[in-house]
Amino acid sequence: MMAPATAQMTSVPVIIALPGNEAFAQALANAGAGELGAIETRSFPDGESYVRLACDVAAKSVLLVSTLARPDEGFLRLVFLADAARSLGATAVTLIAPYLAYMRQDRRFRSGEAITSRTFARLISSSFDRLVTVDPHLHRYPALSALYEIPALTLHAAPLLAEWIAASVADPLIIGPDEESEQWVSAIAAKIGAPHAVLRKIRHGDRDVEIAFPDLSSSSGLQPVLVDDIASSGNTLIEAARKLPPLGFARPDVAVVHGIFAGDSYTRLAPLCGRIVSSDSVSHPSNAIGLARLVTDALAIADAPDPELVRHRRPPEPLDDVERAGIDSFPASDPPSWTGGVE
Ligand SMILES: O=P(O)(O)OC[C@H]1O[C@@H](O)[C@H](O)[C@@H]1O
Repeated sequence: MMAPATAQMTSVPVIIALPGNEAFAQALANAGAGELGAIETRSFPDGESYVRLACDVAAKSVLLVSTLARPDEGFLRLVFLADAARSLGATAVTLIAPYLAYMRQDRRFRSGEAITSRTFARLISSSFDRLVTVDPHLHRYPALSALYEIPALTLHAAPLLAEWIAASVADPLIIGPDEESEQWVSAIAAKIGAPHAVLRKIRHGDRDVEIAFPDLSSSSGLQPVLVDDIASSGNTLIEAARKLPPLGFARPDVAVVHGIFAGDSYTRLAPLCGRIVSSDSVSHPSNAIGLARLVTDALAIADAPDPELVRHRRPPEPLDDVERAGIDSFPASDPPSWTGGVE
């Protein structure tokens, strides 16, 4: 059942964190997205999940907060909570998933494979009224609306990454490790007035990538900064990072949106790099770029009856250029709005 995108503006939203997402939920509450609500979760002796909403959600908008990194572990609890909130009278249940999982299997690479991006989107769409996420891996999909049947807000962290680079790195050379990253690195480079380069990646397997470099001799003396959307096995960044010193560059700094850093990837990458930073879409020691204010402000604007009015009516903490750019469709400048879904 679809709730209208703006139906929930009458009362203060209830923010509920799935286990492991408490810090992000608290940051959303601090930014003004709503009030924290409590839950109880545990496992029965047979391994099944128990969940309980320990807060009142009747006639309220519920924001369920869960990064979807390692989604298989927590998925059932997530949909159980969403279903409980709906059946207890929530006006709308919004999934705040700063990292959206299962975007990368977007076609059958070998016969018989499940296209998990589609299945996962159907499952999420059947449990939630709306979805908010940051930089979903839209490689072969033009937009989330091509996959998800519910209204979605797609936000972008690139302006925040650009801000970190501008403040932290002198004379940067922004480097994208593959063609997909061209969209972010060119926008970031343009924003901070730095040169950029895009490498070429050939993926041979889940953990097996080969990276080819263009001629970077005209950029010698600059500090390389590798920028990517996801660090998963870390091998894309590792392969790019280890080839830079032999070309005469310093060890690169790294800025990624989603620092999953599976297994020992971070410890293998760290010795090859200077600083490694990520957004807090996935909790990790490298988190240095908070996304909660971006999400909160985008929700406020997208849910407002007149986004233009709200945009000019926020005297206490006006958005600065960086936040504004991340909220707007990146790199275009339309105000954020719910896209997709069946109204
Ligand atoms: O190489 P790992 O870290 O496993 O995977 C992350 C890379 O794979 C791509 O889909 C992402 O855009 C990123 O470049």
